[in-house]
Amino acid sequence: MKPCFYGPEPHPVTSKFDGRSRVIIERVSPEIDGGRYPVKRVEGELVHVEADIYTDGADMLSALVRYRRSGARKWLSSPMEPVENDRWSGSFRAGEPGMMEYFVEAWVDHFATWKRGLRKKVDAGQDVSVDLEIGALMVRQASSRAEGGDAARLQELGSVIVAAGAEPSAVEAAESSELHELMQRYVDKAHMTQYDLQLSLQVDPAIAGFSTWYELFPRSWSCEPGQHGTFAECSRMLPRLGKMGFDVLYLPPIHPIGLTKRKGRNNALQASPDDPGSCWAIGSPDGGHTAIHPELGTLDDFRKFVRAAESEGMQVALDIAFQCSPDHPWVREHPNWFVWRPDGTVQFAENPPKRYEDILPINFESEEWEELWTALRDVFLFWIAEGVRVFRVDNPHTKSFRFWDWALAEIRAQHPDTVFLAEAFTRPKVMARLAKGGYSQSYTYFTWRNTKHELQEYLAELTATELREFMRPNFWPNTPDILHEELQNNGRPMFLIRLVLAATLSSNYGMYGPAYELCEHLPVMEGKEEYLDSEKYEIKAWDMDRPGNIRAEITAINRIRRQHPALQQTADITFLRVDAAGGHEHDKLMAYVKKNEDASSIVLTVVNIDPHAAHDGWLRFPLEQFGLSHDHRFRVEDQLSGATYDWTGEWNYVALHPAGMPAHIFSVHLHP
Ligand SMILES: O=P(O)(O)O[C@H]1O[C@H](CO)[C@@H](O[C@H]2O[C@H](CO)[C@@H](O)[C@H](O)[C@H]2O)[C@H](O)[C@H]1O
Repeated sequence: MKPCFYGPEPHPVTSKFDGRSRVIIERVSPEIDGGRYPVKRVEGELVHVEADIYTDGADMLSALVRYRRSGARKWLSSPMEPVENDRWSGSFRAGEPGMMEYFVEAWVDHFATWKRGLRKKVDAGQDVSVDLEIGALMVRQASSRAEGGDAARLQELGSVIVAAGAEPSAVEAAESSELHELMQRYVDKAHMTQYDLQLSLQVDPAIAGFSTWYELFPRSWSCEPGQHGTFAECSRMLPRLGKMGFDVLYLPPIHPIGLTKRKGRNNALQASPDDPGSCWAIGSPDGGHTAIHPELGTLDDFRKFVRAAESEGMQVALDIAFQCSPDHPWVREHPNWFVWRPDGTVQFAENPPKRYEDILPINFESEEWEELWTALRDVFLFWIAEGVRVFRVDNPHTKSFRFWDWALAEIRAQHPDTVFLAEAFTRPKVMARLAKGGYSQSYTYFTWRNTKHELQEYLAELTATELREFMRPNFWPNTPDILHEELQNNGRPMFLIRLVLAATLSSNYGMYGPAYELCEHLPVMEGKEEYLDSEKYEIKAWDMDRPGNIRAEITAINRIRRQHPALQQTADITFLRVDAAGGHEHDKLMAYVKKNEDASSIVLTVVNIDPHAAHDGWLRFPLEQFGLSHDHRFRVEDQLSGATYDWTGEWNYVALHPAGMPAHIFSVHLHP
C-alpha cells in the first residue's frame, strides 16, 4: 500500500453558522496546538475537560463535553459545571486503546433561567402567574420533544404549573427534581454553540502509563561464559526478572550485525576477528531489520522467548533502529534510500557529537520516499505479527517527523495496543514534537538532573505544563550509553538514590539492568559517560549474585510501585518543604507526595540525595490539600522498612542515613 500523506490537522466541527448562538466557548483544555495533535491518556483514565463559557447578559447556561470513539456514529455526553470565573469543567473516561474525539457544546438554558427568576420573585412576594404560564409553555414544548410516558408526564406537570389558584403547588412542581430531570432529558438546545474544533485523544494501553523496563543484551546470557548466548539460554533470566517486578524486557537490536567497519571493544574503529560488533550496526548477508542474528537463534526461538516472557508477566520490547550496516541487503537493493557522496562512498551516521562509523543513515529526502516509508512501517508490522507490542525507537529525532506522524498513526490504526518509546536525547522542542506525533513514552533529561532544585524544576516542567497532556516521561538512571558521573563517583548509595528517584518520581522507569543491579561504575575514561568494556561491543558474563548488588532493593521498590496506585501515575505530585536545623530549606532531603485519582492511595517519598552523609530535618505534610486541619493525627508506614509512625500535625521529623536505604517510601493513612 502506498503511503498517503496526511499531516496532523485540526478537525473543525461542521455545524452551520447560526447567528442566534449566543454562547461563547474559548480556551478549551486540554487542546494541543489548536487541535493539531492528540492529547494522551491510558485506557480507563479520566479526561478532565475545561473551557471558558459565557454569554451576553445574565442568562443561565448549560454545557456538555461530547465524546466518542473515532469513527463511531453516536456521541456520548458528560455534563460540565461552572468552577469559577466563567471557567467550566467536566470529564469523561478514556475507553479502550484507540483514538477518541471530544468537543464542548453549550447553550442558554432558558428553563434554568426561568426557574431562577421564579424563585427570586416568589421570595420577594411578587405575582408570578404570568411567569408560571411561560414556564408551563416551556414544559409543554419539552413534552413535544419527549416520547411515551415522559411526554405524558411533562404535559401533566405543565398543567400543574399553570393551574389557577394553586400557586404553591405550581411552584413546587416547577422546582421539583422530577421536572428538572425530565427537562434535562428533553433539553431545548436551540441555538447552542459547539466549540469549533473536534479535539482528538490517543488512548494507549495501561502499560504506556505505568511500566518498569529492564534492558539486557541476550547475547551475554550464554550458559558458557564468554560464548555468544541464544534466546533459549537467555530465557533463564525471565523468571528472575519477573520476580523482580519488571514488566517490559527491552532487547537492543536482535538482527544480523554487519562486518564492514564493525566496531571493536571500547568503540574501537577496528574490530578483532572475534569481536561481535555493535548490535545497532544492523544488517548482513543474513538479512536486515526483519531477520534474527543467527547466533541468537531462529524466529521460532524468538517467538518462544516472547511467550516465555509473557508467562512471567513481561512484554518483550524491541529496539527499532532505522539505519544500516553497509552489509544490509537494503544498501544493495535500494541504493537510493542512502546518500552517496561524489566519490561513490556513503556518509556514515551521526548524532552529533557522536559518530557512528559502522552505519549508514537513511535518506528521508530520497526520491523513493513512499517505498521507503512503507518498508520502514512494515518492519514494525512484521514484529507486531510476531507478538511484539512495545518498541524502543533509536534516535527518532534523526528521522523525518512527517514519517513518524504517518507511520505511528498507520500502525495504531491496526494495533492500538502498541507502545513506542522515543529514544531522543535532544532539544526539548524536538522531543516534545516526537511525543505530539504519537510516541507513547519519551526518554528524558532525568539522568542529568541531580540536585534537589534541578529535579524539582524538571518535574514541574513535565507535570505542570502542557507537556503533561501528551508526553509521558520514562526515567532511566543509566543506559548502555550513559553512566552518569554521579554513579561513577559515589558508590552503591548513589545507585540506590537514583533508583528510588526514578521509580517514584515517574510511573515509567527503566534501567540497563545487569550493570545497574551490580553498581557497575567504571567509565571508559575520566570525563566520559561510556562504560569501560561496554557491553555494546563485547559479550559479557555477568555474576548477578556478586556482593554489593542491589537486587533486593530493586525488587522491593518494584513491589511497592505495584502495590500503590499513587506511584502508577506521574502528573499528580507535590514537592514538600523540608527544613534543616536552622529553619532554611534542606538541600539534601527531598520529599514529595503522590496520590491516585480518588486519593485512595497516597504515597510520601523522602530521599536523602547525599550519598556520603546522614541528614535530618522537618517536613511539612500538606494536610490542607486533603481538607484536614493542621493538627490532624495520621499514620505513615514505610513500605521499605515496615516501620510505622504516628504523626501529629503538618510538621514531622525525618532522618535518613545513606549507609542503609537512603529513602522512606511511606504509605499515608490519613484516617488510621
Ligand atoms: O545516539 P544515542 O546516544 O542516542 O545512542 C543510540 O543510538 C546509537 C546509534 O544507533 C547507538 O550507538 C551504538 O551503535 C552504533 C552503531 O552500531 C555504534 O557506532 C556506536 O558506537 C554504539 O554506541 C547507541 O547504543 C544507542 O543507544
